[in-house]
Amino acid sequence: MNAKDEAFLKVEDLHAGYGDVRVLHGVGLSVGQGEICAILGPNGAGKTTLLRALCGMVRVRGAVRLDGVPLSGRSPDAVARLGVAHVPEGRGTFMPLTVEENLRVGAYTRRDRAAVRDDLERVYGYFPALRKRLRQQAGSLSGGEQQMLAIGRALMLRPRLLLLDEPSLGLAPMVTRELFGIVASINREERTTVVVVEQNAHLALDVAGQAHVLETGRIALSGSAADIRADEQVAQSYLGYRI
Ligand SMILES: Nc1ncnc2c1ncn2[C@@H]1O[C@H](COP(=O)(O)OP(=O)(O)OP(=O)(O)O)[C@@H](O)[C@H]1O
Repeated sequence: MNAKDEAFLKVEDLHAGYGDVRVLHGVGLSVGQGEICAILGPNGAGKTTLLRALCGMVRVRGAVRLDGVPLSGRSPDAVARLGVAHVPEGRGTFMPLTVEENLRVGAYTRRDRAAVRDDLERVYGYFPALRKRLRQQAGSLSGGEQQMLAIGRALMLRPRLLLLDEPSLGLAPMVTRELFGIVASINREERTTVVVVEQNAHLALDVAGQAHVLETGRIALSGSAADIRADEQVAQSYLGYRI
């Protein structure tokens, strides 16, 4: 808890959508500093919209606070400058740029050049595959390497909150498992708070401390990852197979 005795990320009565399409209907959740929080739910439930709402990409009604500081109503750039890095579904890497150029784009808010160089090393430490390809165009990377690059680029912001949207999308099971292992080490070593939206509920619950199930824009169930895993409805709907 911070000085205001409030969770690190606090979301209250959050409503969001696209024009007349209302997607989130009064979402509330709290995430402690250094925690990994998984968001599960069926297609179209609003998981991606929730992450977009947290990082200022869609207009919201309600409150989002990070360490007591309001995020709601700020631009994506202002939210990024407060330490929120978003890795969107589909990764959003710049295909014609090299790996290292993509990583440097992630540090666009920063002036401390020497520290940026140190952070490149830090990212290559987590993702040795990227170091081997630092001068290669992002468009020529495998899907798994592109996802690593997207997460690496987010790390270049030195985020306090990392938002990951479907990191496993389109990846082979082995690559996905490796990726989640790296996310867990980033969280452990840097105490970065993580909110991860993930279809692969087994993997997400393996690394998360707490989880929420989002259904038709509302939180249907919240609890520790162990409680959510033990829930019969969750088991039937989301835990069909393990990779
Ligand atoms: N740009 C947009 N304009 C209008 N409606 C949108 C837009 N993006 C998403 N939606 C709608 O908002 C609803 C929630 O979509 P969202 O992508 O947030 O769900 P999701 O839970 O992430 O689903 P998925 O698992 O399929 O990615 C869906 O009905 C979707 O059609």
